[in-house]
Amino acid sequence: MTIHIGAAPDQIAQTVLMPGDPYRAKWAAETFLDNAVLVNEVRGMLGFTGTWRGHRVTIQGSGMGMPSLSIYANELITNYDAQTLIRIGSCGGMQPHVGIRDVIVAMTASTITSPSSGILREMNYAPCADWGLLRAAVAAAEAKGTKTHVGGIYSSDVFYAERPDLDEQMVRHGILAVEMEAAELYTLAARHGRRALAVLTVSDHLQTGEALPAEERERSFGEMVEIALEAAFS
Ligand SMILES: Nc1nc2c(nc(Br)n2[C@@H]2O[C@H](CO)[C@@H](O)[C@H]2O)c(=O)[nH]1
Repeated sequence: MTIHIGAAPDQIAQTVLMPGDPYRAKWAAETFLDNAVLVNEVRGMLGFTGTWRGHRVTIQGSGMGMPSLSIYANELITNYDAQTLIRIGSCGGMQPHVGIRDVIVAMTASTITSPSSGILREMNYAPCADWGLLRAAVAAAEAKGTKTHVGGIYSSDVFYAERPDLDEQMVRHGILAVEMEAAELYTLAARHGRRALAVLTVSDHLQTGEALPAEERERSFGEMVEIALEAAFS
């Protein structure tokens, strides 16, 4: 076990899905995994391990924000040897052609700062997804007929942002959506030679003010979990 994950060394699979919300980890494990076992509940950040089509999978909450994700991703990589880490989550749409319920497969994730800024310092590092995972996720989404966008997202440090000027530049430069975790996941995976991807459902829209009704979030989230699982084992 580690400081933040109570699982025994053999209880975490090499493939880990990371929703921000621990209760989504519970729902996804109960819905998609066979023989799902609770392997972590330290600080309530639930983690489950089971099998999907015979493949071992762990679904571990990351919490909100890159500092929280950084703790779990570092320990999953360093202490449990996770090889494939896929963020499954929701995001805020930022382009007129991106609608709520759409799925976004994040090719890159821009930030102002991240937990890795202290290492990268003046370097404007470009966090990017694993190509094989990205390609497989897009193929899986297209096979399902899910409306999908592939491109850059923005990983923010704040939910209640007050930078309309920045939003304007992000929209101008084609940023598809905003969330708060992917950039650090991609950076850590690159640092440790692992595979990472973020597959996101657009649950709210910064321009239109639309938001996915609570009862619809679960179904949309399900498609995303299936896409992530198919990509992980393609
Ligand atoms: N910063 C930000 N985060 C968002 C937004 N919509 C969603 Br869903 N999120 C994600 O949802 C959580 C905040 O509610 C964070 O973990 C983000 O990844 C948004 O409009 N802005």
